[in-house]
Amino acid sequence: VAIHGLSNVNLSSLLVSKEYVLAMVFSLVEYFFELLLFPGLKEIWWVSNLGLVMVVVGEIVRKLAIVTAGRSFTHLIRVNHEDHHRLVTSGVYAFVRHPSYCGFLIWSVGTQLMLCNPISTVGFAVVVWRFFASRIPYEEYFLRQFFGADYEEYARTVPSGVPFVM
Ligand SMILES: C[S@@+](CC[C@H](N)C(=O)[O-])C[C@H]1O[C@@H](n2cnc3c(N)ncnc32)[C@H](O)[C@@H]1O
Repeated sequence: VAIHGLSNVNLSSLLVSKEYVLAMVFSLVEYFFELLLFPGLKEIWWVSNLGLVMVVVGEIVRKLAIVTAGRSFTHLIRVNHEDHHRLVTSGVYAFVRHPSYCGFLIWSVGTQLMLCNPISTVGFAVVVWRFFASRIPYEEYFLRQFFGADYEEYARTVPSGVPFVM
């Protein structure tokens, strides 16, 4: 996003919150705790490899979304329409309406599978899903205001990309 230059990228774009740091710390504590008490759990290679595949796939999907949307992609949800903001429906956006969220969900659960962290795998899936399940209706409220019938039609024919979120 910083490369295409004209977007507003600042520290808040990183979206690093207290909750985010807490999740990372919890994940590390779980990893070392289980490594000490149940070392065999950390050697289930196929779970770890599945996690690695998810990390790579999730990262690719998210980056494709960012590159495809170009200047229409902002880290903070736009609440005012700007002239250069175009509705993007091509590339990965032709398959799902929220490819960067879909990619992030896959990536985040993948990181915990890679570490063979059972508690954090479920925890990350639930927390990240809940975050996007509440963010998507808010984001789409503004997209409907900006693009009207075009967005209605797009939303009617293309799934959100986040499970159980219409
Ligand atoms: C963090 S980006 C996420 C984009 C999208 N939700 C995704 O997961 O790929 C949020 C910004 O993208 C814009 N946006 C989301 N979907 C869009 C689309 N199909 N076309 C243009 N802008 C979009 C929103 O207005 C918002 O400011």
